Amino acid sequence: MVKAVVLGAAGGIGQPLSLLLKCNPLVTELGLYDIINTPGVAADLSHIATPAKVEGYLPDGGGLKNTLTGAHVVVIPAGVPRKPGMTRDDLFKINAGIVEGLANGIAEHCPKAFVLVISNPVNSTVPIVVEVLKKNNVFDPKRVFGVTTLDVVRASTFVSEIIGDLGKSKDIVVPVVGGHSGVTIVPILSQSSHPLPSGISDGDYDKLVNRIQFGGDEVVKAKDGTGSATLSMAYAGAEFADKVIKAFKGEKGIVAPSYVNLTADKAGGDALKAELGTDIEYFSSRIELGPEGVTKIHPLGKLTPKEKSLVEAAIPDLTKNIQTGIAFTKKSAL
Ligand SMILES: NC(=O)C1=CN([C@@H]2O[C@H](COP(=O)(O)OP(=O)(O)OC[C@H]3O[C@@H](n4cnc5c(N)ncnc54)[C@H](O)[C@@H]3O)[C@@H](O)[C@H]2O)C=CC1
Ligand SMILES: O=C([O-])CC(=O)C(=O)O
Repeated sequence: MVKAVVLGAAGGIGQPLSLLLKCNPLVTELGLYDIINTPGVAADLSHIATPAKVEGYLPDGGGLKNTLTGAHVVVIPAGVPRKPGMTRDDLFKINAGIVEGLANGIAEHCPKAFVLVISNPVNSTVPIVVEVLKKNNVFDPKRVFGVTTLDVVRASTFVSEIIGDLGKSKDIVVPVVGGHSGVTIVPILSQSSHPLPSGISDGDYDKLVNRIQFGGDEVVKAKDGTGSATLSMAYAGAEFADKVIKAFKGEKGIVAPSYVNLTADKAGGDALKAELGTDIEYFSSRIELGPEGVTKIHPLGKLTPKEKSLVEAAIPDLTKNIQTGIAFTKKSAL
């Protein structure tokens, strides 16, 4: 039995993500929560002939409690998306409070659930969730994940375009580490399962890195004020949730990048910090998943000089973003 929950389920990401989770044969119960429209979304999805029993709740009448009770996996795409000209950090003002409120609900109603944070800015919203769980004495670092899978999905797609074979995109695995915004997104292309063409010029390599780092902007610009990536994000979120669920059900050898608190695996986290040369608290690296969540944080491994400088460039922004998230929860405690 697996109960999956989507918080923000009526939104641009929430609806297709809920559809994909409804289609996941491992999900037996699907709880949908939003401040609007969830009864309709749930009624619609409930007609699909797959195992999951779907329920939709609004805030009234203990809706958050009803949604979260018994949850094994909670995915959070609640919050506002970007418009052209905004950075992800510009979303913090609104989304920090939304995520904090939902994390309080998780602490109260399903403290053992795996929490998958999509709401931006992920670099700061994950520390908010963690601080709230800590305050409630229910924090388990193995169970909180920032979803950076869209960066990995984009890297696979863009590399397949350069290789000239879109058919390979699903098999191409590129570790993308760091965080989830701009220069904090660091693709380790030298470790791609499918190497780049050997003659790729420095200029084309830099363009590829930049496209992976700023792929979100491409969609924000094309959507022209109506939002940011929703469909590709739903695909990526469902893919990562599926990995967490499969590991929970006992499947072995599942490894994927995710932005986690580095105490999730003390030895692995310390080794990663030594590689990074900083005492940073969160970083996305490849993590191994098991029935209890994170079982191992992998090291970055061998990097090219260019990749080393990308990692170095990520650290100041990431450190600032983490502090912003932590400071918010301290302020709201006053
Ligand atoms: N991690 C990632 O890679 C990505 C993250 N995002 C982020 O995901 C978030 C959602 O994006 P969209 O779905 O496009 O936005 P949207 O505006 O279409 O949907 C957000 C939903 O959240 C709901 N919501 C607002 N406050 C809530 C609350 N307190 N409780 C429950 N639900 C609440 C809204 O009613 C709305 O239905 C944004 O912050 C966006 O930046 C978007 C793409 C990729
Ligand atoms: O760009 C945005 O604001 C949404 C996002 O995180 C992405 O598409 O990677």
